[in-house]
Amino acid sequence: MSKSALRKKYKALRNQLTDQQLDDFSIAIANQLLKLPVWQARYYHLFLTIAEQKEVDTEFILNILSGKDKDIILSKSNFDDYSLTHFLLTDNTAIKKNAYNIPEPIDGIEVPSNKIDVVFVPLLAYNTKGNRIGYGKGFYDRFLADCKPDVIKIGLSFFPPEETDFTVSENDISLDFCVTPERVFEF
Ligand SMILES: Nc1nc2c(c(=O)[nH]1)N(C=O)[C@@H](CNc1ccc(C(=O)N[C@@H](CCC(=O)O)C(=O)O)cc1)CN2
Ligand SMILES: Nc1ncnc2c1ncn2[C@@H]1O[C@H](COP(=O)(O)OP(=O)(O)OP(=O)(O)O)[C@@H](O)[C@H]1O
Repeated sequence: MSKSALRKKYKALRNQLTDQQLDDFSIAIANQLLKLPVWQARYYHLFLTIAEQKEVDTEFILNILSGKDKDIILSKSNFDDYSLTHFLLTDNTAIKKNAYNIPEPIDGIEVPSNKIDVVFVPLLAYNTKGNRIGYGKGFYDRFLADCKPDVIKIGLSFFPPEETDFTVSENDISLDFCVTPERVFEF
């Protein structure tokens, strides 16, 4: 199936979820995450949820990370060059929704990509090899290419992997894990 057909398919699947399901499944994903062998690190990069797109609600993960006293990194998107600038989340971090409804830090203490140990990756679809499809601007492909080679990439999805083939571009950086409400996939 083409990437654009898969984007449509998974947007439609997400759109069918009720608020209750979004909540329950997001909590289940956060609980599954606790089973992963990734809790010794210091710097964890998280995306904040675009509620309007019915993305996984990462608030539960945020609570786990702060409960474990981890350093949490958030990004601000630059739509001129599809790059991300990373900031440490502190008590003083002001969060504002951008034009795409993404809650983002306005500014703060900048953190370089090569410091980050674990990245939670947003996605629309992924396959059984850990290749992913996002909204199609390549933000995460560029960001992950800039991270250290052993950075741990964890996709979050309400759905199991897509079984039909899709073309994987040469820039695609595959996931190490994908976590769904039901289980953890390791690639
Ligand atoms: N929560 C979250 N933050 C993230 C991402 C993400 O997927 N989720 N991104 C991952 O790369 C980057 C932002 N990527 C984006 C790329 C395109 C559009 C966009 O074109 N939005 C259109 C239409 C959306 C649609 O396809 O339905 C719009 O809002 O009008 C938005 C965000 C960085 N931050
Ligand atoms: N490392 C990179 N350097 C330069 N351009 C890149 C890089 N990675 C991806 N791109 C470009 O970004 C565009 C979108 O890539 P792709 O279709 O793989 O996005 P996606 O994985 O669906 O989206 P996203 O990463 O935003 O969630 C493509 O035109 C691709 O050439």
